[in-house]
Amino acid sequence: MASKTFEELYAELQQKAAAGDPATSRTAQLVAEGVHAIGKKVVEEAAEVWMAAEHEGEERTAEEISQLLYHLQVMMVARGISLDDVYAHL
Ligand SMILES: N=c1c2ncn([C@@H]3O[C@H](COP(=O)(O)OP(=O)(O)OP(=O)(O)O)[C@@H](O)[C@H]3O)c2ncn1[C@@H]1O[C@H](COP(=O)(O)O)[C@@H](O)[C@H]1O
Repeated sequence: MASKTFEELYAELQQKAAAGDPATSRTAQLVAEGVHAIGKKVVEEAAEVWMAAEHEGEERTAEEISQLLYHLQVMMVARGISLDDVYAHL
């Protein structure tokens, strides 16, 4: 069902951040732009999750949540924060 797990996405994003081409990789582009630009996307996607949850269906809400999780992972990679660093707080 899932096309990839949270862990698999993180591994892919680490690769893209280290060796991806900003011309073809959204992740490489965002990491090159830096934490400020990534932070704006995190906030934008969080707002879209909120709006979808209040006004749209489950599928749209799930899609927005996936985009928020993607941008949170990009922030983690940009700041050198591992999955274990985050899991330690769960
Ligand atoms: N899961 C995602 C993913 N989710 C969201 N996004 C990006 O986030 C955007 C959604 O944000 P918006 O709705 O704001 O779209 P937008 O208006 O075009 O965004 P802006 O350019 O205006 O900031 C999408 O257009 C994608 O660029 C993602 N980009 C990549 N991935 C996955 O990350 C992996 C690496 O991707 P690349 O780095 O692009 O190779 C692949 O497995 C991809 O499937």
